[in-house]
Amino acid sequence: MSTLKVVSSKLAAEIDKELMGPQIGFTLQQLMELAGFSVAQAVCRQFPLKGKTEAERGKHVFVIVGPGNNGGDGLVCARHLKLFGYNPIVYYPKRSERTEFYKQLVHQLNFFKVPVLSQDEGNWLDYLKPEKTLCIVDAIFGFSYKPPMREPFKGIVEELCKLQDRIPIVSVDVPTGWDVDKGPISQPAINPAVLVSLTVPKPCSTYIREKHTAHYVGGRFIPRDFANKYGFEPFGYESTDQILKL
Ligand SMILES: NC(=O)C1=CN([C@@H]2O[C@H](COP(=O)(O)OP(=O)(O)OC[C@H]3O[C@@H](n4cnc5c(N)ncnc54)[C@H](O)[C@@H]3O)[C@@H](O)[C@H]2O)[C@@H](O)CC1
Ligand SMILES: [K+]
Repeated sequence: MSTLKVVSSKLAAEIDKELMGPQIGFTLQQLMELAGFSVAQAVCRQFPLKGKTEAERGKHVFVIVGPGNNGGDGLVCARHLKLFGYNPIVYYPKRSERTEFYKQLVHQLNFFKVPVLSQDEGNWLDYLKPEKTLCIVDAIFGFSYKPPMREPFKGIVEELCKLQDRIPIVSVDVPTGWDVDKGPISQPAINPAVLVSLTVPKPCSTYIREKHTAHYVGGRFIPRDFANKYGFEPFGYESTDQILKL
């Protein structure tokens, strides 16, 4: 286990609650925008387009979006990736009716001409071919996931596990299906090529294989005293970067 400072799923939820509580007053939309923006930046850092052939540049970034806020990060990430010159496609099998906000994020993707596939789009796996796909962004579940996984996500994750040796997976905050605190306790498990921890890494991040998984932290939105209150130091982001490679 590494010495990386981590916070439990319970504390992560408390941090979120306080940031969006009456004293501090961030809105979910604000934090999600910064979270999704940092994931897009991590994709750019890890898979730069500069110097790549036209065929490479045209590959899809396949963003799989879950029903909660982790999925919201994925919707935002896809929009920024398009602005950064990538070719994102979103797969959104179970759309959240919880807030109007998620619908607005989908409208924004339509505005940017980013395709958004639904569950009845039986051909989602057709987009996942090493020759056509740069990477997969796993924005299915984050720190509120409680096993066992229900359909349709169980089947989706099983397919991702079969593909992950050929197409790199970028997991947002928590590799989907991992226990937030105990790591990959059920099989098959996603083994991400990139993990982007948001605000502060969760305990499961200590179970990544360091040689295999590039680990970034993103979600640069808290001051030092707030971080210290929750027992960690702020991360040493450089300049205007929204991510830091750990
Ligand atoms: N402060 C932060 O770090 C921020 C975190 N955000 C993101 O928010 C995430 C947490 O969001 P949420 O609390 O909405 O939770 P998640 O997005 O982790 O998951 C909740 C959703 O998953 C479903 N679900 C849970 N267990 C399931 C199972 N076994 N099978 C099927 N469905 C299941 C729930 O019904 C719910 O719809 C973080 O991981 C992060 O990605 C950002 O959006 C905002 C800022
Ligand atoms: K995830």
